[in-house]
Amino acid sequence: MLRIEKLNSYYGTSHVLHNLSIMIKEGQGVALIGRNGAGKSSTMKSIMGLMPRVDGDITFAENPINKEKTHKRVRMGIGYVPEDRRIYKDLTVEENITIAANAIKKVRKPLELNEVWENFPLLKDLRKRKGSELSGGEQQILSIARSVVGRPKLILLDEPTEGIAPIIVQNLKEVIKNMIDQMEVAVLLAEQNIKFTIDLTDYVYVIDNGQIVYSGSSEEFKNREDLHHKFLGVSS
Ligand SMILES: Nc1ncnc2c1ncn2[C@@H]1O[C@H](COP(=O)(O)OP(=O)(O)OP(=O)(O)O)[C@@H](O)[C@H]1O
Repeated sequence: MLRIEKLNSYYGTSHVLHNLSIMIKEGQGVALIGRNGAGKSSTMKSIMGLMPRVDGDITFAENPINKEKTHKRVRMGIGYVPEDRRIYKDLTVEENITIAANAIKKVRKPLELNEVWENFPLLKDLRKRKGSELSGGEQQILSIARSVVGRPKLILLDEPTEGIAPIIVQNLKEVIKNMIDQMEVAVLLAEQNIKFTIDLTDYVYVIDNGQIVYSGSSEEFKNREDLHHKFLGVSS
């Protein structure tokens, strides 16, 4: 579904991604693991067309997209949930969802509100609440729901657990699991939280200094404590 080959990305003269190659199959959960500054966000921005300069090939559903504008990539079916959770804080949960649904209407039929509530039961209870009145975790789930409403084929999630209370991390995990297993959306999950990530994905790429330094099945990576320590400085 998504194939990245020999990607090199730059901020001005700063060369931050080096010869990156990544593949995501339809409906697959894939992890991009690395410490702060390793290049996870830059990879996602490259896929979305949000980096100042990107060389290399990015193919989505057999179409080369590297020259396409960001909104075109969204229309083609790539959803993006950045680290800073862009929701409208003055609007309610329901209004946030409706705006996202209206934005995609011309291209394809968005999810109905009742389908959103079915897949995100926590949001149903909060639907009249303003964005500003939600916890960080609830905002994260709303942000994910906003991107799912346009029925993407692939969603990029940038560190969804960052700054989220442990009590809601389990809820977030169920939301992502449901997306992959029931809604059949492929997910690229950038994370530093290894446990959270390998339970949700079946393939792992480890990024360090803008390069892929390891790739393999999540099952195999789970037991590679040497790699957890080397590339994230944690023992899991
Ligand atoms: N706007 C920018 N201008 C210049 N360099 C940047 C910019 N944003 C990030 N970088 C650099 O690009 C490299 C990769 O950063 P990136 O944000 O992709 O890492 P990350 O793995 O997502 O980490 P984090 O979770 O801290 O964002 C780092 O060396 C970082 O300092």
